[in-house]
Amino acid sequence: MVRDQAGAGGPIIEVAGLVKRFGELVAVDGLSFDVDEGEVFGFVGPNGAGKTTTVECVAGLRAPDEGLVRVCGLDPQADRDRIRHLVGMQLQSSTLPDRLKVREALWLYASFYPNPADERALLTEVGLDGRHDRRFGKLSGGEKQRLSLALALIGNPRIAILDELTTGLDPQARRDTWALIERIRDRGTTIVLVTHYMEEAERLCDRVAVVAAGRLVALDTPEGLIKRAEDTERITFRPSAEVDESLLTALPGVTGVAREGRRLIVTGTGDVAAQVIGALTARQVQALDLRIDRPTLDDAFLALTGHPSDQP
Ligand SMILES: Nc1ncnc2c1ncn2[C@@H]1O[C@H](COP(=O)(O)OP(=O)(O)OP(=O)(O)O)[C@@H](O)[C@H]1O
Repeated sequence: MVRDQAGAGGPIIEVAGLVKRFGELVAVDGLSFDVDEGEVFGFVGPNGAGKTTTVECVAGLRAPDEGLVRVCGLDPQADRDRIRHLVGMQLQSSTLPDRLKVREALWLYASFYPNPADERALLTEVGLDGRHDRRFGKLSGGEKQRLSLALALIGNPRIAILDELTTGLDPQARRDTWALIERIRDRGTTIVLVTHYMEEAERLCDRVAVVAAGRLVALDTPEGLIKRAEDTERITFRPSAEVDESLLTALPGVTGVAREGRRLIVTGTGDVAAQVIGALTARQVQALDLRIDRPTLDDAFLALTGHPSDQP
């Protein structure tokens, strides 16, 4: 079995100046971060921020155009076979043949690895007991996701990369999956988690990288990110008449404006509530159902990226 070549206690993943282009598009624009062994490291960011491309470069599935990527001290491109044994990747969308049975998929994947996990125990762990003989095409969305997690873990990887694992799951299934991720972490597996859900990042991640337009805009603990938003206020209201968002974004202190149905959510620092109400009043617009909230990780995200995060 391959042991890491990085020093004990050193980062298990090192990324420096990573650039990945698709033609003219710069999907990843100079990202640098380290992931320590045993931590749960989150990636959050708006759609198209470059999160998936980044983790694909870490897993060796894409070749970087520039920069350095090291996983357990190895270059994922040059050492693709060894990296495959060290990194388990759960992909956003599964591409298994519909007729393949759950246990056949596990056997197939297990055959790629020198020390695969026990298939039955793994199926029990991911909550697919009793589904051994079910064909992939007959699984529910949640079951497909659990199978993709089992396939990511079948090789007993030291690093599990989970890309939007809980997207589309109902709240109970999401909570069950969180408990499962915590058990995997407790066994010492390093976890890289791409998520759109701030609640998930807050609950699971030791550190979170906030990415926007291919760049790192913040890297901190969830608490640290919330602290950055501490002097941030979130003002939610329903305008009594149509309001041009640019009127609000132009105000001093406003860091983000988002629409949620007929409501507007303005995030900002300082006396931003007074600024917003003043600007509305000057245009004879009332702020109906006005609410001013303390910061959450969602607000930190909005303040850092200018985009609202997805709500489960
Ligand atoms: N194979 C590809 N060919 C061309 N463009 C691509 C390809 N893969 C990704 N992109 C583009 O690169 C950018 C980054 O995509 P990526 O999937 O890494 O973002 P993401 O942060 O994971 O987004 P999401 O949250 O929507 O999954 C996007 O603009 C996307 O359209």
